[in-house]
Amino acid sequence: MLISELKDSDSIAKLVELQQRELEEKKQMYDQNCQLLEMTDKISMRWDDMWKTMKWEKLYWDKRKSVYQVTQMFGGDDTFAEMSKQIIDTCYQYSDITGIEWIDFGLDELRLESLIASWIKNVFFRDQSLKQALTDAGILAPEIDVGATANLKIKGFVLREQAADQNLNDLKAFVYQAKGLGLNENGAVTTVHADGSHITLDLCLGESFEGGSLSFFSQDRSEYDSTSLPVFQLQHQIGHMSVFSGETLHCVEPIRSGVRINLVVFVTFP
Ligand SMILES: O=C(O)CCC(=O)C(=O)O
Ligand SMILES: [Fe+2]
Repeated sequence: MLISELKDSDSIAKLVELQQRELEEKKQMYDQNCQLLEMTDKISMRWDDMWKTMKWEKLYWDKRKSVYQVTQMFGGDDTFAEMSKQIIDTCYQYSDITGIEWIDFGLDELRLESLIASWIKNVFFRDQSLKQALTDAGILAPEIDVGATANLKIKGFVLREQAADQNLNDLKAFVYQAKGLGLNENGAVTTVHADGSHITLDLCLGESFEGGSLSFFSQDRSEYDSTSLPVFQLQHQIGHMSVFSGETLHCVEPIRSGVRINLVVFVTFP
């Protein structure tokens, strides 16, 4: 049936229902096809390697507004390439099957939530001293019980940003939207915001791009105004992860060329 043939709101409602049902069926097809179990097994065997090689670099520290960068997370071997490829392939596969343009897919709809959660628990919050260091560094608020990792909650998405000339006006796929998060007309997160998580991990997976650096601000939300300047800008590199407290104001500068794919995870303790 063509939209032009629809005469009343009943027919429109029916069409919408049909489209939704079709999308649900496609999502079920994705669930049946997805190779995530295999991937989970493969990657889980590398937790030890990853844990040993992570390097932390302090970029900015101001009470609760701290920013770290983690480099060499994956030991310089093929683990990162393999992990990022699996995540990127998963997103393209989800997009192919459902017909939804990939701008940002939620980890929940991709069925990636438990893999990423176990990665965070097994690599990131594995050691009590690291958790304490995160508290001392101001990334985690002192009242947070860092021992409670069994119940930590994660939300997140895999974000695919392109340069403005590639027509990404339509945000069809935005599933998870952090409070106060701003998206410009190109689908880029450019408005200054704080994530409201306890800690945010932002891992650059690919592909190749210019621009798209992360700008961080030292102000509290109430102190920030349009004249506030960033305390520093981080040019994200593939394979590096920025880690910051959910209190830290930040924004993403527009992508000038290419495609930037990032895994953004908001971690919240109970
Ligand atoms: O694009 C990014 O790297 C970060 C996006 C962001 O700040 C957010 O999703 O909260
Ligand atoms: Fe953010």
